[in-house]
Amino acid sequence: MTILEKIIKQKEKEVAVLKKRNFTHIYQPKNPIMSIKQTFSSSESLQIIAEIKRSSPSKGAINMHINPVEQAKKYEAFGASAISVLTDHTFFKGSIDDLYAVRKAVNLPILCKDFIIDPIQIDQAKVAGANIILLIVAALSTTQLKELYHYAKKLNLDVLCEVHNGEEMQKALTIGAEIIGINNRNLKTFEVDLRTTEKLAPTIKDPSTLLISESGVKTRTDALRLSKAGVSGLLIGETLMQASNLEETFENLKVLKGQIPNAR
Ligand SMILES: O=C(O)c1ccccc1NCC(=O)[C@H](O)[C@H](O)COP(=O)(O)O
Repeated sequence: MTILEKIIKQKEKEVAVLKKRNFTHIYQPKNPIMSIKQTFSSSESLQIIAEIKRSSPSKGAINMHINPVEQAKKYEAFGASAISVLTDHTFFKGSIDDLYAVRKAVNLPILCKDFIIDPIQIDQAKVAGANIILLIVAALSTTQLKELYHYAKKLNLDVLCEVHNGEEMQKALTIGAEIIGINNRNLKTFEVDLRTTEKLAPTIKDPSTLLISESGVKTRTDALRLSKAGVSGLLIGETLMQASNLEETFENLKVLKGQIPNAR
C-alpha cells in the first residue's frame, strides 16, 4: 500500500467521526482577508505560501516543538502571501485547532492542507477559518474531484488542485481549476524532483491560471529555477520550519516572477 493509500484509509475513519458532528459557527475574522488570486496577481515577485509542518511521512520529525501561532506571525512579518497549515494529525502531527489558532493571529489567506475526500472536511475547514482547501487529484476520482471542487466554491473557498503528472494536470483543467499546485514530491517514492514543475508548468497556456510549485524548495537557486519555469508561487514547508534565521531565509527565497537563474 502506498503512503497516499494509507493516508486515505485513515481519512475514511476520520470522516465517519466528523459526520457525527454539526459544523455551524463559521469564524469571522475582524479584517477582510484578500483572496490568494488577488495577492498573487498584484505582485511582481514570486509569492511564498509558508507551511506549518511539524512532521512528515518522508522526513519524520521536522520541528515538533513549534508554536504555530508564533511561526505564522513570523511568516506574515517576513513576507509570506499565504499560510498553509497541515491539519492532519496521524501523519503530520498537526490539527484543525492549529489552523483555527493561526486564523485568529494573522490576516493572510490560510490553506487547509489535508487529504480531503468528503464535503464534511470542507465544512470543518471553513468553520475553522480556512480560505483555501487542497484537493489532491491522485487521491480522488474525477467525479469526487468535481463534486468537492464545486462544494468548496459554493462555500466561497479557493481550491488548490494538486497534480504530479500530465494526466492529473488534464483532470485539474477539465474541472476548471484556477489554482494548480505542481507537487515535486512523488508520493509513492518520496523522491523530490524540481523537474516535475519544469516539465508541467509550460503546458499551461492560460495566464489566468495560478501555478504553484510545491515541495523541495531549499535555496534561492531552486526559487529562481522554478520562477523561470513560469510559476507564480512556491509552497514551502521543511526549509522554513528548520530555518535558523527565518528572516534571512525569506529574503533569500524572494525572487521576481520569471527572473533568470543567474541574476542576483
Ligand atoms: O511531506 C511529505 O512527506 C508528504 C508525504 C505524503 C504526502 C504529502 C506530503 N507532504 C505534503 C506536502 O505537499 C508538503 O508538505 C508541501 O508541499 C511542502 O513541502 P516541503 O517544502 O518539501 O516541506
